[in-house]
Amino acid sequence: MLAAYNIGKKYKQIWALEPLSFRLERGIYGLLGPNGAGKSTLMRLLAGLMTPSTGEATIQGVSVRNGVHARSRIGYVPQTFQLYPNLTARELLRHTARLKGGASHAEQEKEVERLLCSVNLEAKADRPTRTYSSGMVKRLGIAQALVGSPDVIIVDEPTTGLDPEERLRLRNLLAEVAMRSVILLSTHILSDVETSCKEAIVLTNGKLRYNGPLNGLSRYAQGRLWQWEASELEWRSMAQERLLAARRTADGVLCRTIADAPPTPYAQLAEPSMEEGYLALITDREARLHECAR
Ligand SMILES: Nc1ncnc2c1ncn2[C@@H]1O[C@H](COP(=O)(O)OP(=O)(O)OP(=O)(O)O)[C@@H](O)[C@H]1O
Repeated sequence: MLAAYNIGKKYKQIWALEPLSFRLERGIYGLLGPNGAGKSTLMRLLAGLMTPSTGEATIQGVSVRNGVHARSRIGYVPQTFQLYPNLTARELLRHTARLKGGASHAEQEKEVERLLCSVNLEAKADRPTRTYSSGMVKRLGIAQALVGSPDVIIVDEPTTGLDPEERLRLRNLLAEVAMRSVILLSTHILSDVETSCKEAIVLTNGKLRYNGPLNGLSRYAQGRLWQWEASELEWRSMAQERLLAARRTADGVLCRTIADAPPTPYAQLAEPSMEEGYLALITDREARLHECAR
């Protein structure tokens, strides 16, 4: 449904995103990577908001750069969503529905009311958006992206600014939308990916490092994830930044780290989590580059 063919972007002579290809069918996908990995660049390319230096992206075979036709099939929520401060949420959604077109006035009105309700903004729908909290702005951005039931929805940092109840509401809403659309969520919060996505795309340094099932990530730390119980004194003398986890126990501190050899004589290999696999992948060196699951 959403396909990238050798798509890439460079500024001057430097690749912000090296050419990459993939194909995504209906469902929710996590887009992961450290700062500067190329996530925003990829999202903007897929949303048709940026001209690629090479390759192209298509939705149902139509280029995302192909004007109104392709753009009405994409909903994009950037990290910071710009609003017209004097418009209300209802007015903004009506305006978006009119721009996207393709439905009668009555259908547009019905959709606006349904979306306001879905993101829990109906009670504040007639207040100017300048009076909204950051979480409300985020929810309005998501509602706006869903207008017209696009085939592809791309959301940058979906849960930033949302309280736990609103996170849950959003998760349920996206799960429902994913029955008919491709949803790409870029986030640094791995638990969001774990709870919502079945697959992940990982970028580092502008390169595609992984594209596959979430549970496939743990293998990057397999055989290299060590766990041991340190005394509090030992723990204090360790290089803390190398520890993935440290949890206090009755006798000391339970430590976990990734290393090719045991960090202490009494460390034992442990079963890595998805998050530990992800950390192993993004901190690995060139040897593991391009090791994609598909
Ligand atoms: N306009 C630009 N000119 C030059 N380089 C750019 C430009 N925009 C982005 N880059 C570079 O492209 C690379 C990828 O940036 P991008 O914003 O896509 O990363 P990101 O993964 O979204 O990062 P973050 O998690 O911090 O938002 C970075 O090295 C960045 O410095």
